[in-house]
Amino acid sequence: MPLSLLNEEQLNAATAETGRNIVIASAGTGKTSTIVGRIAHLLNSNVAPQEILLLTFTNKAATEMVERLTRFFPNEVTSRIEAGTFHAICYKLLKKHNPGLLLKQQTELKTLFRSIYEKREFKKLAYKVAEYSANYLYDIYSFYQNTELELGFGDWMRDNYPDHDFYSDIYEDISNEYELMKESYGYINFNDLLIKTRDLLNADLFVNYKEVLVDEYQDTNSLQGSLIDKMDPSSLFCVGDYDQSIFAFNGANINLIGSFSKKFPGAKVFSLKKNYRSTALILSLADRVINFNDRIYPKELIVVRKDDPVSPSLLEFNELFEQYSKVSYMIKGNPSNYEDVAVIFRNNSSADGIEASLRELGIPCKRRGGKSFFDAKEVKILFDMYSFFVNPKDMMAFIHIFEYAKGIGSATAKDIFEALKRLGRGSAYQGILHPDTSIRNPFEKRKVNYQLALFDDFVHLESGSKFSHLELDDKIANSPILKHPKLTDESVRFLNDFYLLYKRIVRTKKPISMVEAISESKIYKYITNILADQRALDRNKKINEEVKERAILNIKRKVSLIKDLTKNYTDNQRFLNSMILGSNELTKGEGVNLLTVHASKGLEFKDVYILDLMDGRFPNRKLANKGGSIDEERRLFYVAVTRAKDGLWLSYAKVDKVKKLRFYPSLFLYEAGLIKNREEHQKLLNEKYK
Ligand SMILES: Nc1ncnc2c1ncn2[C@@H]1O[C@H](COP(=O)(O)OP(=O)(O)OP(=O)(O)O)[C@@H](O)[C@H]1O
Repeated sequence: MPLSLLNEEQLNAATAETGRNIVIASAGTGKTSTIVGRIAHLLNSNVAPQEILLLTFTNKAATEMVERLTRFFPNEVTSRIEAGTFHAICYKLLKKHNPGLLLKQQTELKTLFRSIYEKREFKKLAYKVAEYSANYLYDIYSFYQNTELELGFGDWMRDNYPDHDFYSDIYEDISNEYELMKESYGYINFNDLLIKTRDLLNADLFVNYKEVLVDEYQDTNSLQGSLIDKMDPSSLFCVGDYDQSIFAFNGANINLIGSFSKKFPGAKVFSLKKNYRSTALILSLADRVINFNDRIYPKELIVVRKDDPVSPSLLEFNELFEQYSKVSYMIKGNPSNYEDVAVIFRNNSSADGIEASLRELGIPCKRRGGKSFFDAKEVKILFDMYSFFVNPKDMMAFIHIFEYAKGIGSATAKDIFEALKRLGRGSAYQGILHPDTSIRNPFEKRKVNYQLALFDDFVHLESGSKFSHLELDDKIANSPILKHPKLTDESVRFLNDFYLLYKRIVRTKKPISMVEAISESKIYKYITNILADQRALDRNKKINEEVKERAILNIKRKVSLIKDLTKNYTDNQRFLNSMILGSNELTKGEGVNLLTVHASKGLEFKDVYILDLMDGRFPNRKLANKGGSIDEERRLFYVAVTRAKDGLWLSYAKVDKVKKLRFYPSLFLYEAGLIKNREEHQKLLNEKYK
């Protein structure tokens, strides 16, 4: 039984009476085992598996916990436990109500937001303060959705960004139009999943969980917190460590864990103190640093390991790239398996340098939490095409694809999509394959509202016959869509190729055949050729053929990985959704683990190297001053350090020769006692993070 593996404090928590329970667990104290034990206890107490909801930070964590239970309970039982991230669970609930929903990544819908934003001509308003960019405004809007439960966006902007008061109505109007547009196309992003589930829970959705378990409770945001409130389970079991709360930029609200007992008087608070993971010297270093933060609950850490520890070491280098190179040599000489070694950094910008150095020495490595596989343009565009062919309502995917047609930006791509819908009497699918040629002008006239920065912008029709010299399929050659003035020979050829692929794919059903058809199509090759050209440009803006060949090979490798990923799927929609919900959890390759601190959460490694511990970089001063905090940066440091079991190396460099920058050691190296200079430490504390 999983319960018999627990120590006393873990067992006490796992067998707590139902009600409101919170487990405050220090790093490495066995949160996972405790949660698994708790579920076993519930099942043993005759709680039905479908009455248990386990909310985790990654889908992988949920799968692992349920898998551990399958060693002790039959599959029919464990498969009925509801387990996954907030997003995955909400998606499942929502889908039952509205099967037509189209799930999109948060960043994906940025393009839609941008296309609405770009219709506004802020410059014509000539206001003294420059407007926020579309991307920045979208990020602010996402943050607002995660954190604000009462105010409308305009009022919230007025409160939080008074300098931009002049634009508040426009910003709100953009967000309203964006919401309407999403609604009409059935799009939902990650934030909407939670908001819509909460709204449904308010109205007609009823869930009846006997116990909701929340892992990594410290990184729950207000919106997620309100969702749990709405579920109102008879029992709640939250597990977390406030010292590991590192997602404030995403709206994580550390007060949720801090105020649990206040919110639920009579709640039981358990604490897990025995650390099984790390050596005494690693833990005391972590402890020394985190003690500079205010303590929310009293916490104590007991070291279980009694083996002879190796002292964590400070690595000092003169130059940034010398650091990457020498650390790579150290890893080469380290007897541990590469899989057991992690290199952790605060900022993505560190990843390229260390990856290049490791590869130079022939050391295999894999990246997670950095620039994700799914962010690669060739992967994105493949999935955009896939999405569009499965859901022709998917305007966003269409816009992304047509942004590759020369001379077409997101606003024109949207015009074309909407025109295609008109030509197909409401269906873009019909509009492409069988356009209604009796419609002379399929393009929309735009509204004008000067106060909201919307100015006159009509489409003046041109004759489609100017493309008669191109070899086009009849359906395209006769389509009124060709009257759009922004179309050129090249973009019309693009449209034609798109049409040809679409015509072919209509008969395709399985994920693997979809990926094959797309990746072998003329249009995909055209797009990836553009990408390879961009990657192969040298300083003189000439294409280096050798680099281009490598870039094409890289693209082909990614395509074959996508083909591999289709293996377990027969249904297109299911495949697409699982790619979206689990996209940031995918790690490719093998070897040394290269991770941002955020991506290292919950993991453990035999040996850990933390790089670029320079003041400004880690702590990231820019982010700390811009909405973050030095306490959050310190928690990030604590998370990074406590990933290590046996060996820990903390490294910094003094200059960046290329960028001509001089660096100073991180504040945390002083706090860890690795650099002893009380005055310098005080200076860093006082001057830079007031
Ligand atoms: N009762 C126990 N006896 C022996 N080993 C244990 C026990 N509980 C946990 N462990 C081991 O301790 C290590 C840490 O456990 P786990 O990963 O669950 O910690 P955690 O609390 O989730 O850590 P973190 O919050 O730092 O990610 C694991 O290697 C686990 O196998």
